[in-house]
Amino acid sequence: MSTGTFESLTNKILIGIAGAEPPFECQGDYKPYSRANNAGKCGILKKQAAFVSMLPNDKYLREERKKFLEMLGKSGHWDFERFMHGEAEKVNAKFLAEKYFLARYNTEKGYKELEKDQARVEENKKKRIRMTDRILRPYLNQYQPPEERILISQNITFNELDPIPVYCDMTAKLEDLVIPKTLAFDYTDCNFVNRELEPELVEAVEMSLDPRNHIKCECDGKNILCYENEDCPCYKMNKDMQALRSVNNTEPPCEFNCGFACSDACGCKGRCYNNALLLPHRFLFPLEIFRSDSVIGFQVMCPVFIPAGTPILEFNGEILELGTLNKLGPLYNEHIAYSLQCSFSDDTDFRNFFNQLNFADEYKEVLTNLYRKKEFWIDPMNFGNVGRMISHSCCPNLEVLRVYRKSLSPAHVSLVMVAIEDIYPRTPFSFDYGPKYKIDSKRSLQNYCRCGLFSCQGKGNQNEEFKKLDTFNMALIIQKLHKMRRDAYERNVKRKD
Ligand SMILES: C[S@@+](CC[C@H](N)C(=O)[O-])C[C@H]1O[C@@H](n2cnc3c(N)ncnc32)[C@H](O)[C@@H]1O
Repeated sequence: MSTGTFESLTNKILIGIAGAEPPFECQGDYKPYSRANNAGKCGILKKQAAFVSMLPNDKYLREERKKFLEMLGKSGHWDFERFMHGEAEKVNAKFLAEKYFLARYNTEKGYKELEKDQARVEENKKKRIRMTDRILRPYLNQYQPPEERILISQNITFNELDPIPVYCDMTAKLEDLVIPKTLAFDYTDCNFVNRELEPELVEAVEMSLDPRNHIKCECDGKNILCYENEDCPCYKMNKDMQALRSVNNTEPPCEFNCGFACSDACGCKGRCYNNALLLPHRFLFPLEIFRSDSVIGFQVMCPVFIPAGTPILEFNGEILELGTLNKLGPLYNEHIAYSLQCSFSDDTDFRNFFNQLNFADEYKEVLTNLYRKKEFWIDPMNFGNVGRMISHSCCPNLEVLRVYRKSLSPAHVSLVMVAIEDIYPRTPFSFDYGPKYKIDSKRSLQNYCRCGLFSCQGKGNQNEEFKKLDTFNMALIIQKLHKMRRDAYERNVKRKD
């Protein structure tokens, strides 16, 4: 592995050579770990793995909640336990039902089917399916780990501000523990671009430093609040970009798709509600990585409640063009299975959008080239963060939001994972890997999916009725599941030991 340094050109966009020191204060044995190759890393993890005894599940969750609320009390007055109720819950269930419905299809066919389905709502209402608590209980989707777990790493991030433990719940004896090589990567909490591999992208980042080519506001974040100020250039840009929405209709529709956030270059320093990265960059949520199924592999969950609409974490890695990924040869499939696309070559709307802005002509030209015939991906395979462990689901609880800061090159994109429903403690995080993944991936998840949720399209879901549900009945099931989870949570929270 090569070593080198990173130059921080703009906040959280690093240009450098893979293998450099991470941009945070790392603790513990980061250096020997990062210098080891894949097999060496697995060896280090295997050596340090040990059984640990946990508190009984309910008690553990109550303790975590208490700690979390105390921590929030110190840093602000957020009301983090706003559950979805009433009309808001109905609207959310309808939105989720449409998403799950579309997850059945690989292509635009889904949209046509959705239109037909919407036309049949009245008819569908007459065909309500029977769903008792007993039928729905297997789909509550809350993982209950054993009280004895193998702790593989106390903190895979090596950053004490963002501690994330890794557990394996599959093995009875330490000698039998296998550390899959997918766990052997270097942790990064920001995206970076390799100057040698992506010179054009680096050129764009350098040009974006010219004041004509970046966007920032002068709001002070106290008397003038960005999200209340119609003239805030960042907020205006955010609204315009949200209006662009989904690209070329192959992705399911989503509330959040594209946006623009305030940053450290602004008067508000990005400490405002027009910054979807505000919470993710505070590493607010106590996350945990666990492995309980050898097929799905590692997954991510949180021991505290997260309300719908919360931006939880950023997906980090190396920004690479598809052509560069193609040059990986036999490793291509592995990398692409972990990577997320952050720019689209067929995005004419986006090209028209930035060409109308007041950027310098040369910069617009560079941007146009970067968004024509090229697509950039964030590849977390060698350098990544906890986002790379999030699994696919046909009923996901996260949505990926594409947020730009400072300027509009593909290197200015952050992929933010936002909760699209209330997420109860120890529910595995998931998002829909999307139609492309289903087609490209070696083991198409269309057949293979093990998310195990009620509308899962995988072979494991034997409930054919649930697989074919219309959106009306799906929405009813979603509401009922939400209520069951909420009731169980409230019972647990109120219980005294
Ligand atoms: C981005 S990785 C997720 C992290 C991975 N689980 C690990 O252990 O490194 C994607 C891979 O996880 C597995 N996976 C994710 N979601 C799955 C699902 N719903 N069913 C089966 N396998 C899944 C598949 O092997 C997939 O190629």
